[in-house]
Amino acid sequence: MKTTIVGFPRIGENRELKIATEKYFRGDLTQEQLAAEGKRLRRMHWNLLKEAGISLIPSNDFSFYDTTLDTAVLLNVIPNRFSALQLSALDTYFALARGYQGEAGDVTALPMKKWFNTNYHYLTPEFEQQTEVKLVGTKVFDEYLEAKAIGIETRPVILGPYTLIKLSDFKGTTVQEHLPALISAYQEVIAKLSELGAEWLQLDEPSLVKDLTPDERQLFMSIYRELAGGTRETKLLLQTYFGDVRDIYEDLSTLPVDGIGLDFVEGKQTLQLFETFGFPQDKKLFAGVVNGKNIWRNDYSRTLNLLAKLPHDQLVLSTSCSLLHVPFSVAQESFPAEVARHFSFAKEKLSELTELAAIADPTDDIAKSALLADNYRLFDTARVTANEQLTHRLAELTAADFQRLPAFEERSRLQKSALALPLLPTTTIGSFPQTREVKAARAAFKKASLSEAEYHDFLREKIADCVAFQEDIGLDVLVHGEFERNDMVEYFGEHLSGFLFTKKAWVQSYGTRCVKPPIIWGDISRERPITVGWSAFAQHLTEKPVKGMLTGPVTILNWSFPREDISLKESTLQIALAIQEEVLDLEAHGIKIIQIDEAALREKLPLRKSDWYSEYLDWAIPAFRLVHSRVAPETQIHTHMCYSEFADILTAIDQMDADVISFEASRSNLSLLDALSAQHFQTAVGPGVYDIHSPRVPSVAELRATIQALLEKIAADKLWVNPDCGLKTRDEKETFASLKHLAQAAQEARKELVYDNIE
Ligand SMILES: Nc1nc2c(c(=O)[nH]1)N[C@@H](CNc1ccc(C(=O)N[C@@H](CCC(=O)N[C@@H](CCC(=O)N[C@@H](CCC(=O)O)C(=O)O)C(=O)O)C(=O)O)cc1)CN2
Ligand code: MET
Ligand SMILES: [Zn+2]
Repeated sequence: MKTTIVGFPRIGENRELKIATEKYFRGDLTQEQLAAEGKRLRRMHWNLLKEAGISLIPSNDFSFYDTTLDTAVLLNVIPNRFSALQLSALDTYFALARGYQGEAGDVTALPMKKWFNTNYHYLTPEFEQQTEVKLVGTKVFDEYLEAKAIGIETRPVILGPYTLIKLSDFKGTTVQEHLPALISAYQEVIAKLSELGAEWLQLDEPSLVKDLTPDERQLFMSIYRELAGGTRETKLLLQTYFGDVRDIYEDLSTLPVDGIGLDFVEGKQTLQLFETFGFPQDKKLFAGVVNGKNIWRNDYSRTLNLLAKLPHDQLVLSTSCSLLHVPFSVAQESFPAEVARHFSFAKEKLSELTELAAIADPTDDIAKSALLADNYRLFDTARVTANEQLTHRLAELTAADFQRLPAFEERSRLQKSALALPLLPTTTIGSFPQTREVKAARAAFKKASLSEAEYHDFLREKIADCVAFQEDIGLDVLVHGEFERNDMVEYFGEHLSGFLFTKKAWVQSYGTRCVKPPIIWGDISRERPITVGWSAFAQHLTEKPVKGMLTGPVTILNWSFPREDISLKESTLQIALAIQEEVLDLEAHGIKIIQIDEAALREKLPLRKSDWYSEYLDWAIPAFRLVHSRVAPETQIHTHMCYSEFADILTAIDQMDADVISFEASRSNLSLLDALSAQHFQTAVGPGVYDIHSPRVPSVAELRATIQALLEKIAADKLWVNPDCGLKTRDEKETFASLKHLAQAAQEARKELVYDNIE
């Protein structure tokens, strides 16, 4: 039986690609050096797959930033304002990804959005009227040939046309206008690959797992009938993932493609669809049976049961999605053997595939029994014992534990007089730049070359500087800067019991940015205060309110590797109780404003609307409410969300019952704001006035204009002024400049509002 994977992580075993790319950004590496590093990594990864015995190896899953952007650039979907910069191809690419500010001009980056239900982010391609879609790039061909040159036949991967369309913005133009050229461009890719001798091309179409309207189905089918029809040497694999394709399954079997990739892990109905409608005999079934998202070992007996139902001769064993979403290898960690044996990262998943293929092969009995026995042992007894006391506490919760009193309006009045903030209060989202100095100090502390006392002194100094700077430029609600945190989720994981954390288990989140998600191993509890000392220290330095800064339970869950032996709901409520203790502790220590970040609230929102409430929001929103239900009316609760794709769940967001919410609005258009006013959204809002994911510094005039635009949509007494996310990824220089501009712009806007009122 053949084996393959949907894609492999590209960042490198030790984040080599991140390191090289960031060096290039700083001017410490040439284009040639960066290209060479990319080539070295690709080669290493292909060889790794080959040595692991994977029979069909993908290529072009490598990227210097994002594969959606790669496909857009391949097909010349590059807005004019970027081509007009006249930069090199590579720098145009990075300008699209990160914005550009320099001698050649000043352009903001393409909007960045969450990649389906993951913590990966893609760049939103933009079609304009004058976009001339055509095959202009060579990356997909170059990488195919590069692998071939070292004796490895690969299956190039690109994003398919339907998902490309679905994820793109069409500015002043329509899909229809570009469709014929788009289809020809894809055909040209296929023709070129046929010419080069490629056996397969993988077209990723994850958008097929969402709810499809009849029009969308028709669009998809018409594209693929045209694209895949006709003669070609290269076979087409239509690859889906992140769910099942229930709205289009039957139609897919009629398509002239050669293989279909289905997700049997997250696709709740995949098996049922297969059993009800069968599978076309003329196609290969790329069965996603090894979880590409979680890090637990595959349960072979379950997988084998599944495989027994599938057509043996047509099967290619695969992962449920790209391995981009899991870390490189368990071998880099130092867990005790009895813990490590439960985990499977990208590299180990390759062995799972080849082992499963061996076991499923009816001719190989010896291999079968040994491998199976080993695997069974992982699942035959409970991995951890439950915390009885916690189970009891959760069982005792009543409706009152999920309801903050008094209601919003009354709290809002009390808070106004208690906090006495000006109109358009200014604040930041929490973190300040994690400079090399900060990271180096923490690395030294972890290596024990810096003592705890020295590290803490260093952090207190950073906090003091940070508070002084904010006072200096006149911000209204201050933060301590989060210097003590490696990451907003990993940090809490490290300080709560029940979590395991890793040393090198990096996963790409966007571009060069990576995270090390903690692993939820057992029941969660808080043994001692986590953030209280840092927040209280910052507060004693200033008369202005300092926001306490916590990560909410849903986000902690979503950005960790969750357990599979209890429900997500159960784990989240455990975390919620722990964070509630921290909230009350902050309040007891004089913190008047507490921000509970739910940056990832939307992450595990089911991709199909019909499941939104029943499977997710019905427990996720209460989990957040549980965290803050017991604070005093005067304590102001803030929350924050990234990537403001929440116009469609506004009611649920309002039901979180926070007092203020900040969110990203600058990279995406302002349509969310229309929805806010239309919905009588009660929570006060701080739509980000500039994009922190880009190094560019917004001018005062630009910020004034943005605030003005916000005031058209939002009542002045409900509007906060802040950046769109934390500042940890930025350098100090650009951050200080941007924040100065922000404070000044808000002060000017405020004055104008007061004058307007007097007139
Ligand atoms: N979990 C999570 N998901 C998220 C976000 C987030 O903040 N957290 N934000 C949104 C956007 N995604 C993001 C993801 C990562 C980062 C980010 O800043 N990542 C950092 C790493 C942060 C970190 O874990 N830092 C550690 C380790 C730092 C490090 O690399 N240390 C060096 C040593 C450094 C030295 O000696 O100088 C090493 O370990 O080799 C620390 O500070 O302790 C990076 O990739 O550079 C930002 C946003 C959505 N998803
Ligand atoms: C990814 S959301 C970030 C929120 C966090 N408080 C920060 O400022 O970094
Ligand atoms: Zn954010």
